[in-house]
Amino acid sequence: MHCESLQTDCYSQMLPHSRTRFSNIFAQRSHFLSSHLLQFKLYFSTSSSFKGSRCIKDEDCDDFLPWLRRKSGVEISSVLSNGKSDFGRSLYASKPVATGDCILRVPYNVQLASDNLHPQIDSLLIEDVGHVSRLAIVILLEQKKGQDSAWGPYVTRLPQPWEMHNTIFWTRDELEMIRQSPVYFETINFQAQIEKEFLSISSVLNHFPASLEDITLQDFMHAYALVGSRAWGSNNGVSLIPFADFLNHDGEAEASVLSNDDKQISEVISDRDYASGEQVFITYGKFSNATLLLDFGFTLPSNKHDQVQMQLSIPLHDPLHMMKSELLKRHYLPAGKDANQLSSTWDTFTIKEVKSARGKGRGIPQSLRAFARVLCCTSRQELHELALEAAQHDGRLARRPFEDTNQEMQAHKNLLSWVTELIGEYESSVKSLEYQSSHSASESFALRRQMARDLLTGELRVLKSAAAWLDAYCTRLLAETTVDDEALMSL
Ligand SMILES: C[S@@+](CC[C@H](N)C(=O)[O-])C[C@H]1O[C@@H](n2cnc3c(N)ncnc32)[C@H](O)[C@@H]1O
Repeated sequence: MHCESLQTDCYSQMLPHSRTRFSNIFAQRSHFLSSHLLQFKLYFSTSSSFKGSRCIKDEDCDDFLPWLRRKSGVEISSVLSNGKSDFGRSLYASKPVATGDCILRVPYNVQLASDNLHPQIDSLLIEDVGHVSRLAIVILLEQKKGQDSAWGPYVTRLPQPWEMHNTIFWTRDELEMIRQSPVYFETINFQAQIEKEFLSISSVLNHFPASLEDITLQDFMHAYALVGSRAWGSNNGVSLIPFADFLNHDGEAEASVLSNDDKQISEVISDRDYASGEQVFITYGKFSNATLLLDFGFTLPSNKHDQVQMQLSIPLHDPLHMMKSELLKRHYLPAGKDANQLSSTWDTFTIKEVKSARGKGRGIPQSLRAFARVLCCTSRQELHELALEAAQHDGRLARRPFEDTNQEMQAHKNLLSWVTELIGEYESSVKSLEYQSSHSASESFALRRQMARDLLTGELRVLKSAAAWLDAYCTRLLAETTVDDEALMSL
């Protein structure tokens, strides 16, 4: 199958959209630019780690593609087949694929969206019940219908609860392994969010005793996680795209799926050649292991999108505590959104990996350095001057280095010591994972422990890169002061 060239008016990504209202660290992440041409951006793998990855034929799914073809009335794919791999169900190239080939095409009429919800149920749900919950109810209803479901071949192929490793399914002991990471509290908040959504829908479900009455919180949580780990955003909310949602993720991938509102189809275009038998991957977005673990239940061994959330506070014994916190709050600007949509508050900062200790330090947010500068002030006068400087420039506080090099160095040394302290905590958490007995561990526990290790070591790597940059910055400042002192002495 060949695609005509498609414009790229707008795009989105796999939709980890669920943790929103109750989340204090992550915020809503999916959004669409309005356009007649809706483009979902999915990427094909080019990374060496995934290249050549093979999967075996999934005999359980032999009837899946013919069923979807009959249901849609069109060819879905002539080059991909259902397979099984270490990552669960997968798709592989059943024939050689060339760059630019359109390898699958799924019409909207065979996609499951929240507007597939029975109008009677839909009308009873309060507005607060979001698209994810509505689509979760659609899945539950279809699963309840069993043989009578028009979506049976699809809903019965979705992963079972015990095959899913999103942290909301982890036991208390398992969660303890990641207590050091913000993912720990995020998981607890997320569980509370789902429970709250379940409470608000269960009174409605009780109106339909024949089909929905006995749905438990666990059932709902499972369906909710299914939507969260395999739906894409659309103009209509969220949609499950059967067949396309058997594609697994590779963070290095670079190709896209376009969904065309005019033609009412979603399609996937290969950006590389595939040999017959190779597993085809896409990327769900530029997600950190924190996001992958929470929303998708897996991690990547080395994830370049990892980041760390750092929360700082002004010491209560600081005589300027009130003035500093008021100043910081007043000048706080929310951070721009990224794929992980970590929301920052005035005292919360997201650090990304700093590529070069000698470079510009991209990855250490300016707002964090500003916080350190404010904390370093020792008089009201200094704080007034910072506020004045902000008013005279772009309104942002303490974004310029202090004129006094020693003060600038002190601010960054403080920052370095906080990061170093955090590194110590992460290192002991990683070490304690080694003491978790592997002999008696179930397969699932061993897998989750590996995911905990990927998460913590990724965040640790980011912190170490930040420490190296801060250290190099302080050394540079020290060299400057030494040169200045020597120049003074020679006068
Ligand atoms: C959209 S589905 C892909 C199809 C899925 N493997 C299945 O069995 O239906 C997303 C899920 O696939 C799994 N997955 C995708 N990419 C993965 C990867 N690189 N490593 C491990 N698991 C992966 C995760 O369980 C994730 O929640």
